[in-house]
Amino acid sequence: MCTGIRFSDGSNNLYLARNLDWTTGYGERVVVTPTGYSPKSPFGAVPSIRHATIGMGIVVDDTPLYFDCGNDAGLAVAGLNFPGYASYAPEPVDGATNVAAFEFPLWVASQFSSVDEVEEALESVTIVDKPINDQLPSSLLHWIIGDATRAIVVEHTPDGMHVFHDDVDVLTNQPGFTWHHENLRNYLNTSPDFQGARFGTADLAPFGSGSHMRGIPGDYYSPSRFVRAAYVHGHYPAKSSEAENVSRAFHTLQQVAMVDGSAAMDTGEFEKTIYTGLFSSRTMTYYWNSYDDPAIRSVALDKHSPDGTELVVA
Ligand SMILES: C[C@H](CCC(=O)NCCS(=O)(=O)O)[C@H]1CC[C@H]2[C@@H]3[C@H](O)C[C@@H]4C[C@H](O)CC[C@]4(C)[C@H]3C[C@H](O)[C@]12C
Repeated sequence: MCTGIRFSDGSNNLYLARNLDWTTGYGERVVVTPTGYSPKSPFGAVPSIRHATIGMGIVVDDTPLYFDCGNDAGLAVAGLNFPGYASYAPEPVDGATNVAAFEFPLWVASQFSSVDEVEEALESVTIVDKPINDQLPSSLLHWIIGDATRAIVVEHTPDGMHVFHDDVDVLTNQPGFTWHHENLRNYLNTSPDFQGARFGTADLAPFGSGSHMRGIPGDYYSPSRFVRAAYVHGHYPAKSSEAENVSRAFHTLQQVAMVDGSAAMDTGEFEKTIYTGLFSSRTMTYYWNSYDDPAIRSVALDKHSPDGTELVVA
């Protein structure tokens, strides 16, 4: 499973981070798509690269397939599994902006500079089930898209395109965003408070901090991760420096990270957090760590020829 979060440092900078939870990786690396690169976009939705883009993904046929990425204007996107709900058009639709599912993150990051711009463009978008090749069928995903101001969630289901304002700045997996948002109403009793309670004539104090967090689910199930991420993320105090906000992202996502051996998929294989990735628009840097190497590494966009002509696998 996966979890995504968005936040800002209060100085108009975006932080968008995600856990990628799966049984194995895909050989993903940090990939830079520079403005001089010539995309091969099946229906022409990505005619050129307006905004240099950096993120985690793989390169197939000289095409960047991003799992999550951000751009030089401070806009970022992450794709999370959404099987059972996501559905794409089998063919391109006349008159629509046809975006192949595999290029959706690149379309967002390379073409737009704000959530407002993407939201407006999405009104005429159809996401098409057009895989990059026969070996890599389209993934059934939904996406969180964020800038320094706000986040939206994009879900393309059998009845078409849906865009939701994500006022909790969190996304996990199935079911849909509106279900998760409504489900938060089951946890209105939770808070960071430390007060005791009276039972009969007994005034009882908590054992320590955290007593009012009881009820926040601790498991890895998608609805539970949504609630836990929304709680931790929603109560995190605002931080101003880059170091504090990088720490914030990794600590928050650690709360919903999956540890090997605890949760199997239908194949019997265990899911774990393959990597945690973070895009910071403040420094135009992609930070990440992996299950086997928890030290945080980083790649800065401006160190990798953002105006070059070739994809860079950093
Ligand atoms: C498996 C990843 C999602 C992880 C996740 O959300 N797991 C949830 C588990 S569960 O269902 O809820 O149990 C997704 C996110 C981005 C996906 C990748 C990106 O879409 C880029 C390409 C797209 C190609 O069509 C398929 C390979 C691929 C390289 C995708 C493989 C895989 O589907 C990825 C890596």
